[in-house]
Amino acid sequence: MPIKELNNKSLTINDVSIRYGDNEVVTRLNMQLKAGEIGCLLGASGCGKSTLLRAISGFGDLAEGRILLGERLLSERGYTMPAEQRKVGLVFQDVALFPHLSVEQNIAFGIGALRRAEQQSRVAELLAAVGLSGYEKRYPNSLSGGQQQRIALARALAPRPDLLLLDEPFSGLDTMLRDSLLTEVRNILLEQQITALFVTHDQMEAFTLADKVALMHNGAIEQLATPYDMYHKPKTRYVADFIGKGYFIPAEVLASHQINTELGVLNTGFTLSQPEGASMSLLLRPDDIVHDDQSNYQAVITGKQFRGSYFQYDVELSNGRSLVCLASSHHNHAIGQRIGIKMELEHIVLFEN
Ligand SMILES: Nc1ncnc2c1ncn2[C@@H]1O[C@H](COP(=O)(O)OP(=O)(O)OP(=O)(O)O)[C@@H](O)[C@H]1O
Repeated sequence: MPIKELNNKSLTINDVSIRYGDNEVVTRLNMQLKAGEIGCLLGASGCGKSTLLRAISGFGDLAEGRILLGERLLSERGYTMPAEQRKVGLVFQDVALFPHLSVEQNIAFGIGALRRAEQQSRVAELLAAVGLSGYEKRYPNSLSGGQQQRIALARALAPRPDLLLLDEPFSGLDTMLRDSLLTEVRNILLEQQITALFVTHDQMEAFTLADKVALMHNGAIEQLATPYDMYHKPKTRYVADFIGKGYFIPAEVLASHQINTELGVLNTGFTLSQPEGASMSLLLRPDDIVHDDQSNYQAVITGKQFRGSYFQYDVELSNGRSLVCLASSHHNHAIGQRIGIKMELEHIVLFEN
């Protein structure tokens, strides 16, 4: 059977709470992944990501709620389907390929019930999918870290799981390798059309891999969104602070669609529910402030970083506020120089004070 016929199922996490003794570390958490979707649990250390992933894989009981894979009930209070019956594949941070088994034997490990010829053809298909055809007879210690991870992925995919879970799978790899592997793994998962859920505390990893990111905070999901929306449309201050670089400046409501800031008046493009005169905070990302010689707003350069195609300038307004501003690398200014700056916002994100 071709690999394309792998099963994939939706994952439903419904009002799930998980406790260690009296300590509740996941609280009434809801999340859904559609069949074939790649999700990511992102969050600070200790927020409950691994605990939730373990519960989905069958290593941990629920205090409340339910976990379903398609229509199949995996867990609810008082019932935890054994891990080996779940049809859930696992890839962990510490690869843990069997060192005494060849690549072929490692990948075939979970499909021992199939006939030999079927096993061989599955191994060959999966090796092709992860770009390592011809590596059948190699042993793990003769492979690079990235190659080992790809074999671990092939091994997890071999039994055609309904869901693949990956716990910080790339954190042991160096940055260059990780970046190229991330895109590769995403493409493999999309090609296999498998539903997958990652755990990471690395935002770039989450953004590169996932269709949907769940930012966890204190055992609950603070926001579940596409990477783009998570960055540009954070729903809470916590999300705005956690994701990407950003800072807040004061904003005063002038009218239902208008705010006043230290860098001029902005039309919001949406209706504000706050009354005229209300004080709010406006989220600015580094790319929201740009260099413009014609601008009435002047700032002094206090620091600069060359980034190849652009400069990132640290600037200070006359009221002492520090901002970050981007300029094309043709605009090479010295520290201490005054430059014109202006806001160029695609998305206006405001929070009440
Ligand atoms: N076996 C356990 N017994 C008791 N408490 C635990 C156990 N495992 C985790 N915890 C606690 O549960 C909370 C959530 O831990 P968890 O490992 O799920 O967080 P995480 O978000 O995966 O963190 P990290 O990114 O550091 O791995 C933490 O406060 C942790 O101390």
